[in-house]
Amino acid sequence: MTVEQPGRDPLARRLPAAPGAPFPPVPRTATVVGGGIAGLAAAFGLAERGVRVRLIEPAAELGGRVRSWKVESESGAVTMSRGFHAFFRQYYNLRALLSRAGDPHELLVPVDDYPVLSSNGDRDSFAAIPRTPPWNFISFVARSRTFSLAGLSRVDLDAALSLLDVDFPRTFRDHDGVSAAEFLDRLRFPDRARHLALEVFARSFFADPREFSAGELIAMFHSYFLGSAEGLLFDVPRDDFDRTLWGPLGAALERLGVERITAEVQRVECESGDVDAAANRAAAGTDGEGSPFADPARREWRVVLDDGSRLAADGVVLAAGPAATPRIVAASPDLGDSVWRRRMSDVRLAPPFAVWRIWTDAPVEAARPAFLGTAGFGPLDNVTVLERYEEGARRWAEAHDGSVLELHAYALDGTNGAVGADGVDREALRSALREELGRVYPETRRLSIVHEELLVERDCALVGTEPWDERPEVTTPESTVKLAGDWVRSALPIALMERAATTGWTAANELLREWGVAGHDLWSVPTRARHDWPGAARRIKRKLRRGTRS
Ligand SMILES: Cc1cc2nc3c(=O)[nH]c(=O)nc-3n(C[C@H](O)[C@H](O)[C@H](O)COP(=O)(O)OP(=O)(O)OC[C@H]3O[C@@H](n4cnc5c(N)ncnc54)[C@H](O)[C@@H]3O)c2cc1C
Repeated sequence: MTVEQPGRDPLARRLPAAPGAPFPPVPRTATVVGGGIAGLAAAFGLAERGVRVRLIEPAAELGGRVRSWKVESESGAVTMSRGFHAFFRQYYNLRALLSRAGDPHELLVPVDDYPVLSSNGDRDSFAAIPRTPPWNFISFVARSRTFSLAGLSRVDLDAALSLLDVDFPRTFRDHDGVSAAEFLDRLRFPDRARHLALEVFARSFFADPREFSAGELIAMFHSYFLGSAEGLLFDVPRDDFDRTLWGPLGAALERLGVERITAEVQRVECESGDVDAAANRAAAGTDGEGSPFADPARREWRVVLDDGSRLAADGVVLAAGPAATPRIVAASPDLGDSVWRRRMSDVRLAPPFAVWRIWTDAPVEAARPAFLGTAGFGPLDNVTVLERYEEGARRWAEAHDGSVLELHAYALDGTNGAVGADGVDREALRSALREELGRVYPETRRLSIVHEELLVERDCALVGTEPWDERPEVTTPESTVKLAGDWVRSALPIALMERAATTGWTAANELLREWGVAGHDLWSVPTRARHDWPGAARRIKRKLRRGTRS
């Protein structure tokens, strides 16, 4: 990674790589388990430093929860994906990964606005808001109908201060045991503002605010609003995820000599010496005696695949997501100690979510934005009009004079009528989403669906209120086994795709450090408040007290 500033924020923080040799002094091999963002970052981080890498992923496409794939429709092949994703400009380490596929400015296109609509008619917009704090927040509050002066005067200053006066990771620890909902109650934000601006944030983490960590909510508020000058707008891939991002990244990995194996990892075993060299050479496609996979004297890990084959490696990165990684650890008694194994078994999943993509026989109105966040519309959390930015969808929409729409519903937990005792009722969910879409975009009531793809999954982590220090982190009790993923703790105010990328690079860096090899620089939004908020709050409080006395 470069040492040049990665975005426009001069206060973005560089986290310099540990120094070391440019390449391993003795050949090293690593197995990366999982081909999502975290696994890809780890694979690049290791392979670019001369480590022999195997990447194991069961799906045909890379990208994990940001994967896309072809499906057959009545009108030919179309693309389905795991759902719309916003690539924010402060996702520095994710963008460093994407740069391995090409210039991120060419791979991604900006989305000009990201309106949020509430069922009571409130509508907020992030276009035309300055990007530099605190003007971004002041301008948002001044423009937003959800923040009235009367409402603002009721805000609890002490709680508001903890939203502003941050210092990560201390701020995460300070909010151990507090949920986002409790924090919002303390804050006494005007109801409408609370609903629109902050609950929408919590739901984007697939969680009910009552279950979701206050520290994470504060980190996001800092990272998008008050802590970063990159702004609140985001970019999206120019075409489907596979064609734009993961296909080219897969090709770049291949050029680096990374071996991709389509398989599911069952468990990891630890053994010294006695390597099944023949199996490893066969899997690696190398027969030569010089293969780094064939050194029988080295203490090694063996990664066991679903077909029973066992692949040896000096280091392992477990990046199989929050559902599969704890399962792999549970099946691998050689790994870790009892405290760590208990923490791994405590990893929780958020409730199921749905992505419903529909192809319609007529277009939505031309003024409909690419992406609309919604609040108070039953299970519906957002609506995307894909032909606004995705090449393939644009071609389909033009050819069929229709639209390609995507509807998301998060935290399907029984409160929205779409979940029965035995899980998500897909028919009820479809009809609720269709109904709500009609309320949001009335013209869709007249449209017919010519093709649809509904995906209901439960594979996102729930970052709950448990102590921050007890969440699994990149390092494990095993010096050469690392974790990576969006569910893995980071001291930085980051989440989701950026946490996946950052922990992936970090896992690579940690293995490289073990082997005396230089790591990769990382970047973060500032980890502390940009302004003297405590001083400002003290001054405001003094004024308010004087005002009450007079
Ligand atoms: C609907 C939706 C919308 C989202 N929107 C956004 C957004 O707008 N912005 C944002 O930043 N984030 C968003 N996210 C979150 C984002 O998708 C994740 O943070 C990110 O993709 C996590 O990457 P990961 O590599 O940690 O995990 P994953 O992507 O889950 O990768 C894990 C990989 O491991 C593989 N695997 C599983 N089991 C095994 C096994 N036994 N052996 C080998 N491999 C295995 C899986 O197939 C998968 O490819 C969204 C998520 C969803 C579901």
